[in-house]
Amino acid sequence: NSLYHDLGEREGIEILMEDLLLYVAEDKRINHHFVDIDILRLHEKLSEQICELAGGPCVYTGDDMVTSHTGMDLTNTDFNALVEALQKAMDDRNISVGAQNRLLALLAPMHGDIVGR
Ligand code: HEM
Repeated sequence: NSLYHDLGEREGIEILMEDLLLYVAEDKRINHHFVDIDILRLHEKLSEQICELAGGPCVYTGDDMVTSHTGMDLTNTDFNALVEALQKAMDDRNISVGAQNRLLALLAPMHGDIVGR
């Protein structure tokens, strides 16, 4: 029973990433980071990345996490706000707590590449 399957495969992950970005857009703590960016590209790259991480048949073609977040000076609070948005998006889709935790455990090691750059 793969994480990729539990997240709803490619289509489910694309919807999840759309919902994540909608929650991010509503969150005044972090939404200022997301103005003036190519949101369609971000959606596509995020979807690829999560699909690949979850064990799906995708290949991430975006920039590495250090390059993507350098100059943003992101904090733990910013990181946690994004994780919160992801959790809300997963709750909305009734993704099990087990699957949620498996995905979050795959994202946690990226913290050092994203925060404080
Ligand atoms: C586990 C956490 C995170 C993951 C997995 C992640 C993943 C990504 C990916 C895949 C991209 C696209 C790279 C590309 O265009 O090639 C990206 C870009 C971006 N990320 Fe993150 N990110 C995370 C945390 C954050 C946080 C906490 C913020 C801000 C609060 C943030 C803000 C952005 C912005 C604004 C871009 C667009 C940069 C641009 O196109 O100029 N990210 N991220």
